[in-house]
Amino acid sequence: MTLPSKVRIFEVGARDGLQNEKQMVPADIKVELIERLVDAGITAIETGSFVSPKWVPQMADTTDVMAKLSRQENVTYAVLTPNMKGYEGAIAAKADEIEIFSAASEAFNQKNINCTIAESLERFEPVTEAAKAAGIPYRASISCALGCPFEGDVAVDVVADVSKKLYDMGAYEVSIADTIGVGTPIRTKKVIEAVANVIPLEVIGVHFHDTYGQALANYLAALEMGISRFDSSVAGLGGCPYAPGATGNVATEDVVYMLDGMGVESGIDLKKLVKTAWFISNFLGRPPVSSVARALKNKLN
Ligand SMILES: CC(C)(COP(=O)([O-])OP(=O)([O-])OC[C@H]1O[C@@H](n2cnc3c(N)ncnc32)[C@H](O)[C@@H]1OP(=O)([O-])[O-])[C@@H](O)C(=O)NCCC(=O)NCCSC(=O)C[C@@](C)(O)CC(=O)[O-]
Repeated sequence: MTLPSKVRIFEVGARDGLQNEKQMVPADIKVELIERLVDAGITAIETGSFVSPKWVPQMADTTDVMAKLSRQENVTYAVLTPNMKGYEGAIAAKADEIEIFSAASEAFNQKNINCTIAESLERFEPVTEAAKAAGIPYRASISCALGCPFEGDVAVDVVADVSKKLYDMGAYEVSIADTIGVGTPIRTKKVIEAVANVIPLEVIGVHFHDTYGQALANYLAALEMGISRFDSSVAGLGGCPYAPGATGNVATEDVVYMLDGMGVESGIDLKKLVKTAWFISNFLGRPPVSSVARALKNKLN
């Protein structure tokens, strides 16, 4: 088996990670979190989202966060945008990249962005046209690709169909999201196989929540298939406010530890990353869910 020699980690802690936190996290803490992550070697990072502040109040300060960041040249600062209004916010904040998102479940899409899958794709047409004209790269995410909190099992054909449509709209990456962390390795491989039948394997990314403790095993399954685009969240923060019961994303430090052990390059300094996991966890007043962050806590100097 030949594994990819390198993986691109797309860090989602400051967006997916914090969007579900009940206590408001001040912009300065978000900025420090992002800057520490960049210092640890993260080169692609979601800094927030331009969504309705009524739907996700925690992300209402994304403009402020973007303005306060000391940006590094080699780093992509990305934001999530659900529609043209979000796109305009992203452009005003000088985001390097945007993310459009739909789902493989009608029920979830309604709860999350208040429209059908087809309507969401229509909404993204002007967004992608404007991004193309402005030279802003965009990636796409498909929620509930391995299961839905409302509909249960999701057919792999639906995931493949939505993936193809998003890819045809010009997304440079299509990220398969296990929003509620129900996937297992064989199922993960089946979904990736179905998607890889309709779009190139190189553009497929994975975004797995760890609700059932399967995320790392599923990343390994994806890696074994040649996938080299991983989303993860420092300290295992995260969860979607519109996916009941879902817990955080797989912790970036757990992924990096696994990759280091397998000789797969991520470019990330594990010790700095673990210090960052403790920084945000201390602010939130609870330990990181990451086993690696807890194991290394007293071995950081
Ligand atoms: C999409 C909408 C806005 C539709 O919401 P809607 O109510 O249907 O929108 P609308 O167009 O009818 O507008 C209603 C109000 O929202 C405002 N509005 C409209 N758009 C925006 C915007 N972009 N930014 C700020 N405000 C906005 C608009 O101006 C108006 O304001 P009002 O006149 O009432 O004062 C809403 O459903 C929404 O914001 N949903 C976001 C939900 C969200 O952020 N979910 C979490 C992120 S997705 C996720 O976590 C999954 C992922 C990607 O990580 C992968 C995975 O794990 O599955």
